Amino acid sequence: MTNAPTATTGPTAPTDLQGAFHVYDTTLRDGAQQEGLNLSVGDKLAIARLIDELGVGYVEGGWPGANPKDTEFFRRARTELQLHHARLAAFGSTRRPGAVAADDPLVAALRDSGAGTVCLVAKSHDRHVELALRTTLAENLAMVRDTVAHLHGEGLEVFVDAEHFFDGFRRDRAYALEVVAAALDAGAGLVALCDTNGGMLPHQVGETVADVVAATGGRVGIHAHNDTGCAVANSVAAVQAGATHVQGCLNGYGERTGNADLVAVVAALELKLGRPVLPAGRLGEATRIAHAVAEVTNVPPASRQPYVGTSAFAHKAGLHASAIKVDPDLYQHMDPAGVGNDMRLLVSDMAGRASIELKGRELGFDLSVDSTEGKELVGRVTERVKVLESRGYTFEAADASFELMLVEEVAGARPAYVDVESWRVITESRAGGEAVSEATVKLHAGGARIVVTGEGNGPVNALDQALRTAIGRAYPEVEKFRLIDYKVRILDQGHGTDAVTRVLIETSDGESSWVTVGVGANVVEASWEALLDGFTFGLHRRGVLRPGS
Ligand SMILES: CC(=O)SCCNC(=O)CCNC(=O)[C@H](O)C(C)(C)COP(=O)(O)OP(=O)(O)OC[C@H]1O[C@@H](n2cnc3c(N)ncnc32)[C@H](O)[C@@H]1OP(=O)(O)O
Ligand SMILES: CC(=O)C(=O)O
Repeated sequence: MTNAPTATTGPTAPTDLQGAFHVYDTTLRDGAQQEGLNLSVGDKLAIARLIDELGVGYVEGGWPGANPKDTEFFRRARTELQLHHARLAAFGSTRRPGAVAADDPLVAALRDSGAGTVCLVAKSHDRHVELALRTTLAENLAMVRDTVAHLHGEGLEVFVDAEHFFDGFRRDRAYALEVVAAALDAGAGLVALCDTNGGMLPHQVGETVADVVAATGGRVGIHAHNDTGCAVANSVAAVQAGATHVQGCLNGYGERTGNADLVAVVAALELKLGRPVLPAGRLGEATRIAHAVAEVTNVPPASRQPYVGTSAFAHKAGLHASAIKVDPDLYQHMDPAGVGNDMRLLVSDMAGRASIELKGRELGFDLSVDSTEGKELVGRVTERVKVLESRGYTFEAADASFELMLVEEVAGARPAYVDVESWRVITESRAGGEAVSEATVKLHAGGARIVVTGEGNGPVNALDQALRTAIGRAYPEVEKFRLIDYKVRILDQGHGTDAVTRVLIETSDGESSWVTVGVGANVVEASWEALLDGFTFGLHRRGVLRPGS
């Protein structure tokens, strides 16, 4: 059965960009080989749509026939996947030794997948042929020819992933080149040279790619793993040496240490080498798409990920901030907007006055140091941050606590919606039962004295319940607030249970979230401080006024 590309699996004719250069995404195949990453069919469809938004030429959906999930993905893709930029590719291997491609069930699964493009993994390393395939070098070449020719004859676009190419090339250059030539002669549109074990360095990749291009005259691609931390550099070196097809994964997912991070490769090509490889404007969506894909995979995005990480353009050191105040380019390799990211200023004990001034501006405060008053204010905040950080507070992770402090310094008083009279928590465990905590909060708000008791599965949960109910009597807005993350860190490594603890609490109102910090020798006390600030900041941000103020 012949399956020409359908309207649901990408454009029927390659765009100019696809013809001249391919960006080929393998997140759904090699990316899914990452430890801990487990995608449902629905996840795969959602990720395919997101990657298509980036404007890549190809989305490799998986290996039909290898497992029911991937087979199902290709079945559903026929009707449920409308790709606007990319073609859908199916991955699989050459036929088994001694078989006939047309009769091989795994080849049939590729043929019948509905994808217009097939990417075949083929051995190109003599030892792998002999030890892993347990066949002869000649039979491996026949497997490549037969499988490519069969699928090409069925009207499919065929690519070949030459597995272990770089290692094989170093051992037996002639045989590795024979495999490439066999694939191209049989009708493969290109051969992607794979650094399967990820052990290569950029100069080795560059030299090999240039040699293969010169020796075969054929179209060559690159598939690089990151075991030396060089996958992106290796991919770029390959392109500079003549590769016109680059494979990689969103967020650098992949087997072991991962694949080349596709966004970093594309950014290097477009922004550093001036070579457009995606449709215009698409790279500016990269941060949003990379983060959205991470939401689906449920793998927390790495904050230090180049280009798209939340820390990629975050500045902490005072010296950096003082130069950035004059011109952001002084401490940034590019404008973050080019990849849809933002510059961020972090406030910490490494901050100088410029950091505070810029952070204040980011939060909407005019902290101009032109006047004596402004200079004094910024100096005061800088000093206070340093003193509090030396006691264990951290403001780079707790913007909301920093903003409350800033309001206090600017307006002369910290926002406060309630007057706390007292709070207490007890935790009780009865024989045979689970420990339960009970908190009592007494406070004054809206002209009334409010006393509330709350129960929870732990002291912080009980305090949260009691405080929420008590504040809620005067300010119904807090009904929407939810504690969504709670982190405790012991600060004095040398101490035991009497160590100073730092608590970070993230609160959400369903639309956005904010983080507050508390510090104390008592973990419940530190939690109380962060909890109360969480409610206070939420009300302050919503513009709620304290009655009578
Ligand atoms: C470098 C890469 O990452 S390539 C992608 C690798 N991805 C995967 O392996 C995930 C999907 N794989 C699978 O689900 C299974 O391995 C299957 C369905 C493909 C095969 O399963 P099985 O038939 O049980 O074989 P098994 O996994 O034990 O071994 C792989 C077989 O493929 C053969 N093989 C390996 N590479 C190739 C190739 N390029 N061409 C043909 N056969 C190959 C091996 O020699 C071995 O054959 P054998 O069964 O005669 O020993
Ligand atoms: C094909 C592939 O994923 C590799 O060789 O790494």
